[in-house]
Amino acid sequence: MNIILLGYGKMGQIIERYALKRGHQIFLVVDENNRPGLTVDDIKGADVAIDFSVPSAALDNMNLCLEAGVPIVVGTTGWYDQLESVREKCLDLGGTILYGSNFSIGVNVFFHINRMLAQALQPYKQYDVQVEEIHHIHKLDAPSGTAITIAEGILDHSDVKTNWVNTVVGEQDEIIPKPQELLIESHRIEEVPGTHTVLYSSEVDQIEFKHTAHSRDGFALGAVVAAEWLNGKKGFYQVTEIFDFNK
Ligand SMILES: NC(=O)C1=CN([C@@H]2O[C@H](COP(=O)(O)OP(=O)(O)OC[C@H]3O[C@@H](n4cnc5c(N)ncnc54)[C@H](OP(=O)(O)O)[C@@H]3O)[C@@H](O)[C@H]2O)C=CC1
Ligand SMILES: O=C(O)C1=N[C@H](C(=O)O)C[C@H](O)C1
Repeated sequence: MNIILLGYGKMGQIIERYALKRGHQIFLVVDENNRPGLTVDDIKGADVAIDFSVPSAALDNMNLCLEAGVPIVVGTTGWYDQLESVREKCLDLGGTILYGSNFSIGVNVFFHINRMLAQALQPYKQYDVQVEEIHHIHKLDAPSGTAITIAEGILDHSDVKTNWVNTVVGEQDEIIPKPQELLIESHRIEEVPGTHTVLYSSEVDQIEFKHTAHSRDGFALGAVVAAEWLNGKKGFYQVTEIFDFNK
């Protein structure tokens, strides 16, 4: 496939490596410098775009791809408050978007088991639940998109928690969540690629469920595999739809 890389930072560069390794070509690389003035004509003819840019750019990038009729895989996080309007626009225009807060196989298995765990513990109100995420200090958004997906999986199976709240440790006053609020605690530490933990605590014990990324390679390979999966499809998809264990 001919691939456009929207964003050529930490992720874009690793995605390029995996794309070439899997026999694809890079059609165009776009970063902050050459994004202004980029037109539909510049991107027409590519088979797919892969966006790992910045939250403030993701919406414009998706709109440009929809206009050009280029399918787009969106790994960028921090724009999910606009999800419904993006979905509507994509379906109205007959375009193709696949998005995901995390493209690694490990985290997608984690998402699946997180939902099972929440369902299993739903009757046992003695357990309070909390989500923790640790990322590098360059990350622009908090909480992480992955932590939001985890929180949504828990909220879907809780009679107690109604919404999530976020605190970035060290950056603001500590939040004491209300009983109905699911706390997502964010930590920003040096060069950590991404660690997510779900904690269920009762007076007598604690259950910890944790995923640690050792590098960004799993995210990058997953993004290329998602682009391959999207080839020839129309519609609005989530990365979770790629995995058989979710069917
Ligand atoms: N879904 C997943 O599995 C994962 C998602 N992510 C998400 O991906 C995103 C990128 O992460 P990461 O690579 O670490 O970030 P980086 O900051 O390393 O890279 C961001 C890139 O985006 C470029 N950029 C800035 N503005 C624009 C624009 N308007 N159009 C296109 N590109 C632009 C930057 O250009 P310049 O360098 O010129 O400023 C840079 O090349 C984040 O939102 C992160 O949360 C990260 C890992 C996994
Ligand atoms: O910004 C990052 O680095 C990451 N972002 C994604 C997120 O917000 O969940 C995925 C991964 O954890 C790395």
